[in-house]
This record gives sequence, structure tokens and C-alpha cells, in this order.
Amino acid sequence: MPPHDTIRAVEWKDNHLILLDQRKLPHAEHYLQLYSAEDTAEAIRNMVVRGAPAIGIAAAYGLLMAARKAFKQYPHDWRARLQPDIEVLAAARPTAVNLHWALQRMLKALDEHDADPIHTLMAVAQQIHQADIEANHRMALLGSELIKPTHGVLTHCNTGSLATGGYGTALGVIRAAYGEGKIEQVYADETRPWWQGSRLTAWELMRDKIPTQLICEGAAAHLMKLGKISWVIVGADRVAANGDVANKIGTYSLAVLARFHGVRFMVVAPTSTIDLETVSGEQIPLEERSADEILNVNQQRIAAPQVGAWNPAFDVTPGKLVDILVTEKGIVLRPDTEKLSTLMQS
Ligand SMILES: CSC[C@H]1O[C@H](OP(=O)(O)O)[C@H](O)[C@@H]1O
Repeated sequence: MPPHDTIRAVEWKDNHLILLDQRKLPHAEHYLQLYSAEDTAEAIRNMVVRGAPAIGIAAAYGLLMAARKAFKQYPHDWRARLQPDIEVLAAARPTAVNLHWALQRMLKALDEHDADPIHTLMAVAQQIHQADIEANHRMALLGSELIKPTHGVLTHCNTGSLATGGYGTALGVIRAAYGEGKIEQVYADETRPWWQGSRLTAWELMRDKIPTQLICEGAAAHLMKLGKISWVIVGADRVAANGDVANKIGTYSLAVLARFHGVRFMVVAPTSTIDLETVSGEQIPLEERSADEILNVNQQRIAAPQVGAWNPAFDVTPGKLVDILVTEKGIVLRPDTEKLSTLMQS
């Protein structure tokens, strides 16, 4: 088994938030100390912390810090004073539903237990964090059971400890399956333009000593055609009620290619990523980021002068292209509205 991962993208310590600055990986491990919701929202916006579950956990701690400050400064109307902090956190990144889910969980707890609000918020934030780690270990076992010994799997973006409370979603399944001797080779998309694959997934898997080859996204079809992989295993930022999956740009292409080549397509996501209030993928807000992320590398322009760029950060894979959705509550084959409703009621 690979060593139990010790990477902590998000940590609550001494009443403030500590974030591993993922913009600087893999060449530097630099931690930021944050003390406000505003700083937390900026860190999420700037992808100091990224990955749907990690974003939700960070937002929960951001709200906790805002509440502690408001409660001290405005003991009689602190809750009303929180609104701007809630809004700035909620607006930080639009696609990952975990951010909104975490904030709603925190506010609902306040409505139900307002006797000692700060203690309540601290307990809920830490419960959200710990539950995510436990969900990842559960999903790793469930997902790995589905994988017969195979030569290779392909993953996209980063879905490991850096994207979650710890261990990872899709990367957690890969870690567990490798540990059980079921995977010989991991292929990881470099995942332009933010390079989550080259910089983050490769860093995590090299720490675990898991054999990994990076590929350009454009090589995925050729990899499948040569029969080098049996699975594409990815995460999610939001699963709509009908099973449509929003995930890093390029995921939809992989799903179409996988179906064409008879490669199985697995999405691994905790139920905090499933959003029954969003009827289908058409309604999922898809973040567009700065063209500079495409035009520049390390703040140096690589693109021809004057050319522009279109930079959607996510796309939507129809549920019918998802062979298996793995959650901590169980697996769903070809997710659809009825199956997800049943899962979420279980
Ligand atoms: C385990 S969820 C990770 C999810 O988030 C990534 O997006 P980003 O790096 O922009 O936050 C990507 O969609 C991953 O699948």
C-alpha cells in the first residue's frame, strides 16, 4: 500500500486557516495563514486552494473566522453583520457546489443550535472536514472493488489530497487500487491551462511512488486506441439531479472517447458534490477564467501577440456517458434522476 498520505491542503490551527499554496507546487511547499472570510474567498478565487471538496472545507473555515470576529465586535447583531462575508465566500468560484453546500450546512446549524453559535460553527466546520476524509476512504474501497487487475488507467486534473480534505476522490480510488496490485500504470493528463495534472497529480503520485506517465490531453484517444487503459477515473465539481457531471474542462472529451473505445468511465464524488436542486447539466454555472491562463506560462506570454483566448474551466458530461458514479453512500450505474434521488434518500 502506498504510504498513508500526509498532504494537508487545508488545516485549521490556532483559530485560523492554513492553506498549502497550490500555485507554487510542485517546486515549493508554501503555506498561507488566513484570518478572514475575505482572505479565504480571495484564496479560493486565485486557486491557492482548489478542488470541489477542499473549496467547501476552506469556505466553512472562512465563515467560522468571520463569525468569531463579528460575534466579538457586534454581540447584538453579529449574524446580520455576517452577510457580506457569506456573499464574498459564495461568489468565490461558481461551479463547485461543495462551496455552497458547506456554507448552507454551517448556516443551517446556526438556525438549529444558536445557544453557543461559535462552538456550533467550529464543530460543523471540523465535521465537514473529517467527514470528507472518511468519505474519500470509503469511496476508495468501493471504487477499487470495481477495478479488475488492469494495465493502465487515465485520470484528469487533480482529485487527490490537494483537492479534498485528504486522500482524494478519483485519486483515492487509484491509490487503493494500486495498493491492491490492480493497476500497473497511471496516466495523468497534464490538464492545461492550470497544469493540475503535471504539477499536482504527478507530485502526489510521485510521493506515493505510484508509476505515472503524464500525457498531453490530445494523446488520450491514441492511448485508448492502443489499448493501454481500461478505465478513465475522474472527479466532479457538481453532479446535477439527472446525473450530468460538471468537471474540469476536457472531461467531456474523455467521456466521449472512452465510450467510443470501450473504455469504462468512472466518476468519483462524495454526496456533498451531488446537487439535486440543479435539474440538469444545462443549469450548472460553468466558470470562465482569465485568457491569460492560456496565453501565458509562468507569467511569460507564449502566445502570438494580439491573439485572444477562450478559457472555460469546466464542461458537462451527460450522465449517460458515465458508466459508474462512486459515492460514499454507494455506486450508481449510468446515473439518472431516479437513481440519484434514491441514493440521496438512502
Ligand atoms: C475532487 S474535486 C476536484 C475537481 O476540481 C478541479 O477543478 P479545479 O482544480 O479548477 O478546482 C477538477 O474539476 C477536479 O476534478
